[in-house]
Parts: sequence; C-alpha cells; structure tokens
Amino acid sequence: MSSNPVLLSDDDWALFLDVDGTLLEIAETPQSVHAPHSLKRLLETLQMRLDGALALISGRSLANLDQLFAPLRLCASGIHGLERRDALGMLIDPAFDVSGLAAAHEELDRFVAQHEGLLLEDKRYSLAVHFRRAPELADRVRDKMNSISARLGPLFALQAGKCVLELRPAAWNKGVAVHAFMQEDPFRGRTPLYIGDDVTDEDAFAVVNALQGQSIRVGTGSATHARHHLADVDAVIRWLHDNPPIRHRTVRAPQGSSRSEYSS
Ligand SMILES: O=P(O)(O)OC[C@H]1O[C@H](O[C@H]2O[C@H](CO)[C@@H](O)[C@H](O)[C@H]2O)[C@H](O)[C@@H](O)[C@@H]1O
Repeated sequence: MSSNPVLLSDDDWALFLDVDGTLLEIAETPQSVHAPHSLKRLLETLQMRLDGALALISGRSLANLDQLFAPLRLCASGIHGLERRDALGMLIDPAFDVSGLAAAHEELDRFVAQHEGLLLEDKRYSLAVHFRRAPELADRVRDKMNSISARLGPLFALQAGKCVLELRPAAWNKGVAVHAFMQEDPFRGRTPLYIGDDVTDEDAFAVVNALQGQSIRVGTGSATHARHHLADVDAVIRWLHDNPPIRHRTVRAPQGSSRSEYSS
C-alpha cells in the first residue's frame, strides 16, 4: 500500500469522500462534530472543478449531512449506501419497511438507559449504539446487538464502525452507492477516487478498484482493500489541496491527435 497517492494527470476524476474520520476529526459524540468553513469551501471548489462529480458517501443520514455541510447540498449517499441524492438533486430513498426495527428500538432504548455512557442513534432505517464514552461496554453492546440481529434475520446486517455497532438494511452498502453514482452523469465514464477511513468503506474500495480507480484508506491498523494510504484527516485535507482531482477535457488537436487540458 503506497502512502503517497499520485493521480494520473490526464484522467477525468469522480471523487467519493467518506465523512467521519476522513473529512471530519472523530469527536466524542455524533452531534459534536463541526465542518469548518474552510472545508466547505474546499468541497465547493472541488465540486466545481469536477463539474459536479463529487459525492459524500457516509453512514450518517442525508438530513444529517445537509445540516453539517449547510449551505452546501452535495451529491451524497447516507446510511451506508441506502439513501442517495443524485446530481439533479433527486432523492433515491428505497421504500424499505422498517417496522421490524420497532421492537429492537424499544429494547435498545432500555439497554442504553441501563448503561451509562452508551448512546442510541436512530437513523430511521438503522439503529446504532455508540460506546465511545464507555469502551469497557464494547463486549456487552456486541452481545446485545448480536442477539437482536439474530432475531431480525437476514434483512438486517450488523455493521461495525469506530466505537459503534449498527443494525442496518443488509441489501445496501457504500459499494452499492458508488456503483450507482458511476452509472449516472456526471460520474459516468470517469475514473473513481474514493477516500475513507473505516471498515464500512471497504465495499466502496472494492468497487473502485474493480473500476480501475484509486482507493485511499485513512489511518493505519486494519486490513484493507485500499491501494493507498493517508495518515489522518489533516493529511486528507492537505492532499486534496495539493493534488485536487479535477476534470480534464480531451480536446482534439487539428491534426487529429489529442491533448488534455484542465476544465477550470
Ligand atoms: O461513514 P462515515 O461518514 O464515516 O460515518 C460513520 C459514522 O459516523 C458517526 O459516528 C462516528 O463519528 C462520531 C463523531 O466523530 C463518533 O462519536 C462515533 O464514535 C463514530 O462511530 C455517525 O454517528 C454514524 O451514524 C456514522 O455511521
């Protein structure tokens, strides 16, 4: 795995960015993160230079992403690939029946109330239990989520993350979202570049690799499909500033040979 990703200068890039741990430093609770103005400006600039081929691919809900990055309303996928907003601003929100989660919600409400430091995040289609403030409870959370998962059956998957375990619809993942964006303008025909930091980004790395794109894992420690590596959130922001993936337009020279030029 290379720690100095290099972009081929004459590719037309489509950029996919994970959020927590990639663009935003991990914080004690989901609500305590903040997207600085400089980050929003960087995303806006990249989006323009890519003619719109930039999407956030997050475990957070779309509504939550819009709050965090307001006033930007970027192309995005929320809840690990389940929700999606395309480049026309259209919402693709599969009518997934979540009634099966109601009993799990009640059970987890009680469980979290009995264990100080745990936090239940209800994302409508999924339920996440955070234990960042009580890491000693990790095994107990795992046991509880495993037992609920077994009762819910194969429609829901148990998703691990950073100090979190989540029950989410099994049919979607971040790879599904990246694949869907790549079928649509302005992503179609581009070379995908995905940057992410967590186990939930691995499906997307695999899809991007299969499309001959670039995959970059942030941080170290776990096995990964990613082919490149950046150290942390600061390194990601610096790298995006220094190596902005942009759109190149191939223009025909008079003799019929071709050359590339930046679209900006
Ligand atoms: O796919 P991502 O955009 O990376 O989102 C993954 C999860 O991020 C949030 O939880 C994580 O970040 C919190 C804030 O830094 C942190 O307190 C928590 O421990 C992390 O797991 C978010 O709350 C989840 O819904 C996302 O799935």
